[in-house]
Amino acid sequence: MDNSIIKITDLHFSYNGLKVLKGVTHSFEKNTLTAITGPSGKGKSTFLTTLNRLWEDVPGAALQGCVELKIAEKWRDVYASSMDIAALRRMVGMVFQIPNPLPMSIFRNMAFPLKLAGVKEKDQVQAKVQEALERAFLWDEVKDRLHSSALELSGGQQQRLCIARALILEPMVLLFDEPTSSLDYQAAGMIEDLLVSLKESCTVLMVSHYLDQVSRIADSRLELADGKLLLSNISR
Ligand SMILES: Nc1ncnc2c1ncn2[C@@H]1O[C@H](COP(=O)(O)OP(=O)(O)OP(=O)(O)O)[C@@H](O)[C@H]1O
Repeated sequence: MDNSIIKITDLHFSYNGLKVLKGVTHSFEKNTLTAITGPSGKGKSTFLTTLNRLWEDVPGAALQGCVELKIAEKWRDVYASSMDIAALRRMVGMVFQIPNPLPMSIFRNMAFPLKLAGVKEKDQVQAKVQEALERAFLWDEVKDRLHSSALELSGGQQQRLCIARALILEPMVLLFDEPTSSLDYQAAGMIEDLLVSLKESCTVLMVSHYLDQVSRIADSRLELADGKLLLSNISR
């Protein structure tokens, strides 16, 4: 049975003629955690942004090839003109290297994406905020200070808040760009446990520079080299 959720075929990408991706073909399976590794500046972050069209405002950037997402058991072309980009980004969320909470309360950080998605009913918002914070292992630490500024949280807590904020939209796929590189060992360990737990409901792609981290938590590793993704060993 085909368990794929993302299908990429002959994907090419360039910035002002600088070729970064040169014919990537790969499928990602549902409920797995795939690590993307490789030398700096070779296109790992760029690759993630091709999956939810986050690169599209970059002047001089160009993409060729096909990216498909299985939505309600049907393959949909991510770059079709009929694709609703806001809906796409709810289905394929992204968490960045440096935590980027908005300068507002913890609660409002969480409620904001729901508001944009049209969820307004107060009890529903409260319930979803709590559920997402619990799933991100953050609820117990913030339940008594939901109306304090998110900027007062530690770096690790801010990153878990950003993950909770992505989770609240119930994404099918979550993209992580070096999610632990700005964190200390202990905070990074919590994020690693969290990423593994996310596989229950999502498909997870993570760029990482840490091969020990990859061996701890990833199901498979793809090395980005020469503009292509190559299946690589994980040493356990
Ligand atoms: N917005 C941009 N405009 C022009 N060139 C860019 C842009 N973003 C990235 N690049 C170039 O594209 C190439 C790939 O960058 P990218 O950030 O995807 O690599 P990376 O493998 O994720 O790097 P790192 O591991 O250092 O984060 C680099 O040469 C980079 O300079």
